[in-house]
Amino acid sequence: MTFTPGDKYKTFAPIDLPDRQWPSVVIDKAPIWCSVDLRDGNQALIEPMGHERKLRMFRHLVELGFKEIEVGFPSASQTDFDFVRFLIDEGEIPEDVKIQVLTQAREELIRRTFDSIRGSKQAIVHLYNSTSTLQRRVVFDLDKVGIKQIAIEGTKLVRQLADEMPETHVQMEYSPESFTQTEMDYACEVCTAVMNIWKPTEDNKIIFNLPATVEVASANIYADQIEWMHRNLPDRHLILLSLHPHNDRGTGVAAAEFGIMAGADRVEGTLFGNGERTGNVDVVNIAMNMYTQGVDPKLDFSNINEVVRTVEYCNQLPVHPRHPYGGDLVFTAFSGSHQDAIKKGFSALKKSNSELWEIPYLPIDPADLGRNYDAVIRVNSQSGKGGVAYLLEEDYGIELPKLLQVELSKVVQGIADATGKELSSASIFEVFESEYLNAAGDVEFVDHQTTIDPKAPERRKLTATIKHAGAETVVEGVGTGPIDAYMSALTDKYNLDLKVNDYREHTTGFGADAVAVAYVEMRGGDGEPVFGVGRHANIVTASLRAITSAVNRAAT
Ligand SMILES: CC(=O)SCCNC(=O)CCNC(=O)[C@H](O)C(C)(C)COP(=O)(O)OP(=O)(O)OC[C@H]1O[C@@H](n2cnc3c(N)ncnc32)[C@H](O)[C@@H]1OP(=O)(O)O
Ligand SMILES: CC(C)C(=O)C(=O)O
Repeated sequence: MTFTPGDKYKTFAPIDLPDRQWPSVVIDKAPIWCSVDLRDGNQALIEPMGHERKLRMFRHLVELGFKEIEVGFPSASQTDFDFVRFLIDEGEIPEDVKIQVLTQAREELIRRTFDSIRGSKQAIVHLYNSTSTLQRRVVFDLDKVGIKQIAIEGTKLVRQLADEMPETHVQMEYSPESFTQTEMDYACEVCTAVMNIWKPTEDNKIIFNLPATVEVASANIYADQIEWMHRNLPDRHLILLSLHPHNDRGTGVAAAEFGIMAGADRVEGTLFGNGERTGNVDVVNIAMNMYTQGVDPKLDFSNINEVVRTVEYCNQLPVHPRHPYGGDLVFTAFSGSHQDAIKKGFSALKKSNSELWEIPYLPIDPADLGRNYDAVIRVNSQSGKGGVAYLLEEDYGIELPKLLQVELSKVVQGIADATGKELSSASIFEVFESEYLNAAGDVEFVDHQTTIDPKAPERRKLTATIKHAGAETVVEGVGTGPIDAYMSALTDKYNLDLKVNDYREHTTGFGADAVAVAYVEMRGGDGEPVFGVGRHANIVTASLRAITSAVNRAAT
């Protein structure tokens, strides 16, 4: 007998919603964000955060712009309880920020939770109990009525304790935990029962948080479930519909985006998606996705490196180098065709007067995340001429002609292939220097003088001091200009079969630091191009050096 996965796992049944609206919705505003780093994220850490790490995370979340922060599960641990007390007693909570605390629907835990928030101006008390078919059977051994009763009893106590604490504005959040594995009509029935006890108002809406506690189906099914609840919950205007996706199938972000399209008002998640198993949904990812669509996410990730550092410190877990938006390598192209396109994209953007960000392979401007362009292009054996040229231009102001790019890139590629390593911009410049600027050969340019040829005033006479194999000698030539005259002098001396085919120059740097860079392309009898490059503060000297470089290179 052969085993098939279908013997062990069953397909998730689709939701019956033929007139679903969410696929056509465009997200045009940020949801209410709630960070659960200090609770769901924290409960998944190898070493949960202590006070110092919690405080650092809390302050950072406030700086980023979170207005709702689940600060812990105060009835679960003394650390969490004391932390909530510290925030309240030490006045750490800004006026416009609400702390949120989670509790199971159990009397002693709810009471302890209320003790933790005493004295706070406002707080969200988050009550949960699991409603899924599986948990009803396996964990609670209760039927639908029994499970609903847990929610009802819990809510009654929350209502009572909130009424006894009028100095604190208590907002209630209820999660039918494992919602996505619960029948929709039953989830709605339980939420309705909770609502009837809590009695939300326009000024104090109830939050119904609908978690994909474990992500067991594709993101479109989550959206259908959210749209179903959005349409079927009573008094929708008194409800804030909240998402709490996990990422077991790796589609937590898609699920959250579809969920917002399906009518959700609020999203709970963590920075870079830390959380149980494969994590909670990554809030940085969703927020920056919105940003790249021109929507203000109302969270500030303009210093993403700081966010990464804080998260890594607090969670004691690394952020992957390929993690969307935050990873070290996400703005780096190693491959040749990407580098070529990025380089062209930057030049086109510079030339256009458009504000619109349009660079191939870079869906977002790294500067918007506080990253510079240093890492955009890095060179290894996968790279091409565009990458090499980009680095020399960006870091050394060297604007290589196209054919020279091809030639140099072959040399660089050879080294990268042989070493199997990345080449830094400094080592590429070293290659360029030894290959062109200091090209090995018998001829060394020392100095020159030009005078007007008295017999033909439109022509230049050039006298150059060169070293041949170390010995100084003087050569003379006449031509239309210094380049022509120097070529003529060297051709006479060495009987060269070379012609200047192309010549370019540009300056790098400004003012007193300005330096000219000259490029010559020569062709010999075989028609093959040979390049030479020279650099000097004086443009004529740079050109003569470039010719010397090409002559030496042609001889090798
Ligand atoms: C999906 C989520 O992330 S939910 C949040 C999960 N987070 C955590 O659990 C972290 C913090 N939790 C803890 O430290 C502990 O679980 C505590 C302190 C809250 C409770 O500890 P304990 O009472 O020792 O035990 P435990 O959590 O195992 O309790 C399970 C019991 O509570 C019941 N229970 C579990 N969740 C709930 C709930 N939300 N509401 C009511 N009862 C619940 C279980 O059915 C079980 O009952 P039983 O003992 O009659 O079988
Ligand atoms: C408590 C609930 C919201 C939860 O963390 C989950 O279902 O993942």
